Amino acid sequence: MSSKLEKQKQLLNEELEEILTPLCNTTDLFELIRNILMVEGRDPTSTNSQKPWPLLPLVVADSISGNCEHVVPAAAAIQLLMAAGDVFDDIEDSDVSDSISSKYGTAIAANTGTTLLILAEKALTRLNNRGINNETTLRVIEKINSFFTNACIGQHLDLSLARSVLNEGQYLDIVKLKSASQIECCCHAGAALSTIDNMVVDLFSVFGQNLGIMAQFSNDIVGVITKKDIIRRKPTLPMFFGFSHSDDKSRSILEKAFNPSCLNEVSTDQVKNVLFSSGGIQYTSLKMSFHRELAKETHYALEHRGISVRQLMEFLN
Ligand SMILES: CC(C)=CCC/C(C)=C/CC/C(C)=C/COP(=O)(O)OP(=O)(O)O
Repeated sequence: MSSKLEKQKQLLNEELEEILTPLCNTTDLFELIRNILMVEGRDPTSTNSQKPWPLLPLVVADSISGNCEHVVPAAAAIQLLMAAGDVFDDIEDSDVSDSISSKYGTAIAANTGTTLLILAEKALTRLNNRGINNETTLRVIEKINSFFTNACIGQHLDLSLARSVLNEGQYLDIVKLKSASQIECCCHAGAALSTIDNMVVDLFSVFGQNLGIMAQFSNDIVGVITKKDIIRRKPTLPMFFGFSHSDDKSRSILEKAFNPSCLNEVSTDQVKNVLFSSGGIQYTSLKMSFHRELAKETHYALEHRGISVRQLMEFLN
């Protein structure tokens, strides 16, 4: 991790520590929430393949204005909202054995998720301490809430349509709403708090959306390789491609794999083989590259406007 990213990480962690202060002498809720904030993709210190998404608002702000301290409360709020989304997702999907709901039950998990939401709202009011005027603060709060409303709509579609026969286009719409909107939110907030140039804000939003789609497709590939999504019967892009590009025998394997009434009729290895041999994995990887190129295009446009995007490139690898 570069020294700049280290400093940004430290700023964000200090902000979160302050936001969590009201909980520290009360109950074990403090430790619970601290641990949630440290999981993959939420922990800005993470060095594994998951990107440190909560640092994105700081990186974006720094690339625009050479400073990032003014966006730290927004980054903290988004990190808390994303963590809340994960806690609720684990309750709703009930498919993760080490989730808060599996370990402590639905009641504790629901209260933990609610606490994260309230702390996120509190974090946003701290923007005023960083010299952000009321008008900008309100505008950014409204945008952040809109992105997360989209995440809720995407989650609803995902939950209600999971067992229907979707096509690739519908799946992409859900991905944009449920997952990409959150990464887009990180980029949008970082930019909207750092410039009044709407074109720059829009370019960063487009960058964030493509980054978010890439992240979901990468997750889809990992879900097949590790067989996690096959075991959970979770329809993802490799599966949609496999369905429409397989012979009858392979398609029948996929149909059985995603049909709960055909439990154990096909093995996870059979399904994984079909998803590879149909080209589903290569296709998903190509789609990732396509969205990486779209993200890069916004970079060129931003550089053209004198904004250095060097640090952001790390998020594309
Ligand atoms: C409170 C709040 C901010 C709510 C937003 C709505 C919500 C619960 C969104 C879910 C977010 C998300 C990307 C979950 C993981 O998806 P997945 O189940 O496809 O991935 P997984 O493999 O990580 O479970």
